[in-house]
Amino acid sequence: MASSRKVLELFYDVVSPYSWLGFEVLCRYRHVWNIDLKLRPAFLGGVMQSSGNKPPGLVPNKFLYMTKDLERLAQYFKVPLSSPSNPFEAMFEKGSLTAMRFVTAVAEKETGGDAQVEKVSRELWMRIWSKDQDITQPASLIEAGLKAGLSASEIDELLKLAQSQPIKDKLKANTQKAMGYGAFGFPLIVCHVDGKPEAFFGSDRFELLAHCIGEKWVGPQPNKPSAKM
Ligand SMILES: N[C@@H](CCC(=O)N[C@@H](CS)C(=O)NCC(=O)O)C(=O)O
Repeated sequence: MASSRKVLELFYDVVSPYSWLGFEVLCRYRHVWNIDLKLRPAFLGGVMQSSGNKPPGLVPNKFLYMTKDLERLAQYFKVPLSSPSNPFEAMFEKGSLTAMRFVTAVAEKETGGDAQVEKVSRELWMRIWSKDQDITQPASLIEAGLKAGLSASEIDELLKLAQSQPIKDKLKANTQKAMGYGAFGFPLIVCHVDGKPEAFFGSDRFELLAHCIGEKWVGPQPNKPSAKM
């Protein structure tokens, strides 16, 4: 019954590989758990700045650990994650502001669900965190949009919309919303339980999250529970 569904908000940025893992898991579980998943594209750079946090990859040993961690997680989660050849350039020099404005524009245009936001986000992650491809240039966004099934004219309109003030403001508002839930990094998953928000940081809290919403965690591939480790 729609009314008994628990609302889960996923705040994410495609610059964040851990967000990709959380995103794929929740997209799989949205058909398994009694949840209403809301995708909330936001800007990790803004969260870092507002919270006074620093990207963990800036500590050399953490960076080495995360590179190894992500390799193992890619296997476990069955997500084709592979670090870009120059992660510093991809994450900190080029960043994701343009890409996240584009995703925000897709979200604003889409009515009756978020299938397009899901597909476009995935295609952008495929570019930056799987194929070592750019996500900052218009041509890159066009390619991602086409792969996600949008038409050339829709993409053209979205690219223009992405540069508009209302879309810039909307991305800021989503980022501020995450800050309101205490964000210091992504992914941030906010579960609304009995009218109260419960915020979880990371893609490694699903067992606890499931417990909090009264659902069962059966591993990262709920339709193939035998594949869990
Ligand atoms: N342990 C978390 C790590 C998530 C994580 O490191 N997220 C990065 C972005 S990719 C972040 O925002 N980190 C902030 C922090 O660690 O303080 C997981 O497994 O998902």
